[in-house]
Amino acid sequence: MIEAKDVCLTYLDGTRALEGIDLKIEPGELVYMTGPSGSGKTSLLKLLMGVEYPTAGSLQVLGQSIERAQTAKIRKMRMRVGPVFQEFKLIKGRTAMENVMLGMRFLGFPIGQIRKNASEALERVGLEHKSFSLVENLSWGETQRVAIARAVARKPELILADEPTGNLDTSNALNILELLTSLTDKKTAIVITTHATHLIDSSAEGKLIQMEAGRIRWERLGRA
Ligand SMILES: Nc1ncnc2c1ncn2[C@@H]1O[C@H](COP(=O)(O)OP(=O)(O)OP(=O)(O)O)[C@@H](O)[C@H]1O
Repeated sequence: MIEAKDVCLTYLDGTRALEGIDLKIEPGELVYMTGPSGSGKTSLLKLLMGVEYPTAGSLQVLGQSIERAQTAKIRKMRMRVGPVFQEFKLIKGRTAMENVMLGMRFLGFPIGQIRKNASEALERVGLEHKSFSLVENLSWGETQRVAIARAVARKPELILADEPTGNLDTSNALNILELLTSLTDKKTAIVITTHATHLIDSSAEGKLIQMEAGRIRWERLGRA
């Protein structure tokens, strides 16, 4: 599902964000990525989303090689990925339903499927009663659930979530992690970045990846 071999990412200004990343993620795997601020977690997610390209090494995501020459194919691959962004990136002045639908519309899903999947997703995160509320009128936790509904509505094979538990207290953060893992089928892989390592111990099976200065420092399975 994901295979990175000796992947590096150097930004245009010369910042070496990632170096020597070797990583394999199988269908259905739950992977938590943690590490200090600036250690490269978001940069790695951006590569997996195909919005940045490795500057060295090779990266395959859902059978697609992530490289600049493959931009058109990478756009298609993104239809199979559900991203949950830091700050959620919801569009103000639009309802929860419109926000969930827009993500799929942008990717070119058929219109009939968009409305059906969007209402299902809002129901699954417990927000059907807020479907027609403007997103700026929702609470923080509700906003977070809209962002998750937007990611799962397309029934992705891979979910990439950047700090979905940021700013939440422990019990709400755990709810979000459980929601994310419960909404997907067994074949969907989930990669979640978080600073909250204490949550991982109390929530997860899955794999934990520790990043440091652009490298994977260690990985371990389960609660070991
Ligand atoms: N577009 C960019 N151009 C140049 N440098 C960047 C860019 N995006 C990130 N960086 C740099 O790359 C390094 C890794 O950043 P990244 O955002 O991946 O870290 P992070 O582990 O996700 O941090 P945080 O936990 O604070 O979100 C940092 O030094 C950062 O300043």
